[in-house]
Amino acid sequence: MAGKGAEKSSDGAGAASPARAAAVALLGQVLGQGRLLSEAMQGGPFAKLDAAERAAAQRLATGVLRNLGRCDQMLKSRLRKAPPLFVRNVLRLGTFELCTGGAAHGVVNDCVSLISADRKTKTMSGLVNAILRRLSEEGPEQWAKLRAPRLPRWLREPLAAAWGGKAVSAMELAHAAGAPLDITVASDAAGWAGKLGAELLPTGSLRLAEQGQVSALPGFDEGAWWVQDAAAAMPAKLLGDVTGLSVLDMCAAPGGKTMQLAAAGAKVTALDLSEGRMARITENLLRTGLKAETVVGDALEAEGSYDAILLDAPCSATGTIRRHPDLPHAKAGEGISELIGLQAAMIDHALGLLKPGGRLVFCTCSLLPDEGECQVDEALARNEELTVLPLEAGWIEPKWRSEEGGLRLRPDYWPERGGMDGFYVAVLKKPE
Ligand SMILES: C[S@@+](CC[C@H](N)C(=O)[O-])C[C@H]1O[C@@H](n2cnc3c(N)ncnc32)[C@H](O)[C@@H]1O
Repeated sequence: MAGKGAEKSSDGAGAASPARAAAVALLGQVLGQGRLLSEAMQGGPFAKLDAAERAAAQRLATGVLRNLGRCDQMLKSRLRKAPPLFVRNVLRLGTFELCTGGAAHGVVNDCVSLISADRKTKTMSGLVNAILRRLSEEGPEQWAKLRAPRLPRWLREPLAAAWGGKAVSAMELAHAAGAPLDITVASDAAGWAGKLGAELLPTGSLRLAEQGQVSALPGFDEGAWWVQDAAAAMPAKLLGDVTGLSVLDMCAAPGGKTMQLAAAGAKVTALDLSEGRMARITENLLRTGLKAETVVGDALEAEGSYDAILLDAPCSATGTIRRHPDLPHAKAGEGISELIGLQAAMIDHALGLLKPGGRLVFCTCSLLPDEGECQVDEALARNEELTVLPLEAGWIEPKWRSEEGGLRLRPDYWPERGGMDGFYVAVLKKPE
């Protein structure tokens, strides 16, 4: 389903469903202008849709991006030369839908309408119609035999150098499978697992079998839980007992870790540079009834003295591709070296704000060692008396442990359970 059905336009040709038209516009922005889906969804035809159409457009655009390699492979042998980006995106959308159970009539008509509505592409409507009609018959069987889409070279190469080609292929399988819905509960994880029919993971997160409308699930309105990937929930747990401690959550928005720390009894200061994202923390705290002081500001200018600090530093976010398949296609690694410099500066500033003997959790949702293991190695080299605290949580699996004492979490771990986000975590101890 792609939102409302097709309507007739004034010239008598069918008008494509608003959701499909918006999905193609989103693809154009990600693949043509290098914008992230989250940015593209702020404006354009997408912003004018109603909630159901927006959900449909987002599902379609995300589906195409998650399967971009498969769509292009299906189309390669059917096109003599590459058509303009708009036509390619309409074909990709049609291919994705036809090969994953979309109703042929509606999909083909809508795609042809999109091409016919544009003066510059009108002449290609016959070609698009012919390709998609053929695909509606032979596509699904061929699609099922295709390998998981490969990551673009800018990311595949450094990941293969770090973790090996076999591991990267396994990550690509995990990216193609998408992510389950994980939640963190403020308390009584076992009770909520029963009420929600969820799996209680060894780390204490809950994993839901069905992905529906999150806000309609029991416990959402009363703020008993919040959405948080199981890997993203590990750093705050690794800070250990924080009851009564002053804890600075240094890059806090939208607040998943702030809420964990507050629920664990810490006196939390949640700091973030972005006023817009900070509003989400305030909203989340209101819903869950948890308490934290919120401060909008630059982490590098933060002042004060804390028992513990959680630094979830801005990073390439390459560990979240399962949920954000636009990321490797919108960007080609731009800005990562600046982020690496910022992460190191943030670690050093955080150490200055820690009381003697205090603990710093450093984490990033990145798969790149430069934003994880190397940061810790370099911080240890810059600060002679700094140590990495041994991690003792019973749920840590041996293969997650990295040489310098941190945890390397990857999307291909827990394949039988549905994977996890890529993350890096280490707990550093400032000398007494
Ligand atoms: C990985 S996200 C944090 C996710 C958050 N810890 C959570 O669990 O919900 C990184 C955050 O760093 C913030 N940020 C980026 N540069 C910053 C800076 N110089 N000072 C403070 N926050 C910054 C961004 O606005 C973003 O919200």
